[in-house]
Amino acid sequence: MSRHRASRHEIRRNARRMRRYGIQPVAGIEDLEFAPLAIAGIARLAWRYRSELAPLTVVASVLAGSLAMRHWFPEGWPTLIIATVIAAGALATWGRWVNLPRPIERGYAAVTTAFAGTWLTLATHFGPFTNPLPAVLGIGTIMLAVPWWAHRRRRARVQVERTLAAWPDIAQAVGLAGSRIQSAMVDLWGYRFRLGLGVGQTVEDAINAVPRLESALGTTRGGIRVQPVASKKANRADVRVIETDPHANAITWPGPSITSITQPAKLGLFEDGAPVRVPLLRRHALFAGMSGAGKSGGVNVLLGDLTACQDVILWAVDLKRGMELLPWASCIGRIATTPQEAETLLADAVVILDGRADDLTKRGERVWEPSPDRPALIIVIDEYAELASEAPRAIDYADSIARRGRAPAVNLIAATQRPSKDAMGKSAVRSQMDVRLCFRVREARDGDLVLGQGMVKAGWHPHKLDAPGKFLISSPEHDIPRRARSYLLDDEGVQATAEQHAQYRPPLDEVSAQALERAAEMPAIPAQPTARPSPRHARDSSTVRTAEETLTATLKRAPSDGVSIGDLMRETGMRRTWVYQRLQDLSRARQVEQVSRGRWRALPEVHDP
Ligand SMILES: Nc1ncnc2c1ncn2[C@@H]1O[C@H](COP(=O)(O)OP(=O)(O)OP(=O)(O)O)[C@@H](O)[C@H]1O
Repeated sequence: MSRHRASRHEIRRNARRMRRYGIQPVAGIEDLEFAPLAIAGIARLAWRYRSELAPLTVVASVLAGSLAMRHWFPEGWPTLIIATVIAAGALATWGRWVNLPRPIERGYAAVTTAFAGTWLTLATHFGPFTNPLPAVLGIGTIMLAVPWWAHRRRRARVQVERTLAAWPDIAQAVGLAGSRIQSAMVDLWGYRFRLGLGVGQTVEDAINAVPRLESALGTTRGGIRVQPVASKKANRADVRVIETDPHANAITWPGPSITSITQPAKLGLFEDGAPVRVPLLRRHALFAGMSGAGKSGGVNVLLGDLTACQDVILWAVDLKRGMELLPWASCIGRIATTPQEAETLLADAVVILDGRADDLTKRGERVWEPSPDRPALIIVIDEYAELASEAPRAIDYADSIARRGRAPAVNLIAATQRPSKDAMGKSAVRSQMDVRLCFRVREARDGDLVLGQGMVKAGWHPHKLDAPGKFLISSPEHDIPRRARSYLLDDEGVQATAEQHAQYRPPLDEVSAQALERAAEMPAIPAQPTARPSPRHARDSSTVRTAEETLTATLKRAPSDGVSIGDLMRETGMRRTWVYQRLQDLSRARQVEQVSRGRWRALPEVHDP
């Protein structure tokens, strides 16, 4: 075609066409002819929609391949079919290595490869236009293209690529000019990206831009969340685009997420699809919520993770006659289902706690580092309120564990419907809970009972949670109210997981076992019902006052190397835990001091309590 200078009319027409194809006019454009421009426009569109066009690209490649094979290597079909089988098998088996994490995606890749490879083989042997091969290719392409076009993760990936490409314009339009996308990731619920903010922009600016961003990115209202980044850098923000509500349906438990208590357990998903991870090492946890809110479900998920840890021993108290926790029996070292058993179990846990504390002092260490040889001891108490009403003495031990159990890694996981003072027995247990999961509660004020005074006012509204398994979590790393939903681990899942994890359970460590043995050998102090009342029942009685006075007097009389815990127990007629608690209280009040391991005396300024 001979070149000629474009007329004014042609230039205007070309400019109109260019606009239709979304091409920006550039300097000197008048000198270009329309044909190359149209080709450039089509190429640009083809590139932009390359993901959607991928099935057609594959068909064209297979067709071209079959023509080439038929022409040059018509006898090559056995090699083709062998390669097809190997490729399809490899994708089905090891597809996760090429970013196909879900079985359904691996299955799709394998079926598509098998179809294309088989068609190529037949076309090489018989010729691509031999009937019925063209029809088979056409029908197969449509059937395999539909899932491709519908696939959510593919669409999200394309969306991310387009967002990345168009970000400078989007940023300008939403008032975040100068910001850059630093990294992006597609997941099951949508995609997220990290935004490097422009000079002088703040995370609050990004949060205020959310409605404009939702419009610019074409999401639903409420489909975008902006959060500060974990490293607290002021010029970064994490943007989450939610395409599928993770909370719309129950979320099946994906299997254990940890192998050691030193790793954070994964309990469910936040509304934005981010996992709820919470470290439990040397922490006590409370699961609270009204009946049917999903506490036991939450505890099951936690047990699914904890039973996968070889550095955790689990004990359990379930006064609902073991209804909730017995399915885990094969993974639980000891389980108490009556008030009496609960009392003994918790008393033994205190003995272990003391034994470990002594061992740490001996070793000059501050905390118990869990390992399969020295596992953490975690005591799960379902329906803590029942314990308070049926085994009040057990509450004293639980109280002691709550206060002193962190360093020696003896911890409590308590579940209760309403952690009022009455239901929780002594308030120390409630106040000592480091991690609190609040499922739905009946009234707003119950939210304060579970999460702490003033939390409802601060925006924590567990009474508004609208489905079982939804919860708010408060812990050192989760200090803003974000709705989460726990995974669902059904009865069959519990049974299968318990069977699978039973083989990994560690034995009780030597230090703890010896502490229990020593305690069993200790001569029982003769029963003195009036002198050894349950501290709970007779806290204000004259008996306890007498015991407290005796304790203080004995400590005052103590020689310079102090008196032993055994002496104090004998003198006061009270239990080890009571004596320990009083000593802790007096020590905090700077009235007594520990002279050496297990020996105490009064400080000079001591006065009667
Ligand atoms: N994460 C979840 N996702 C979906 N459904 C759930 C979830 N957790 C619990 N459920 C549903 O809610 C029902 C009640 O849950 P669960 O027994 O855990 O409640 P609860 O708070 O322990 O009640 P209760 O105090 O009466 O024992 C379950 O049978 C289950 O069907």
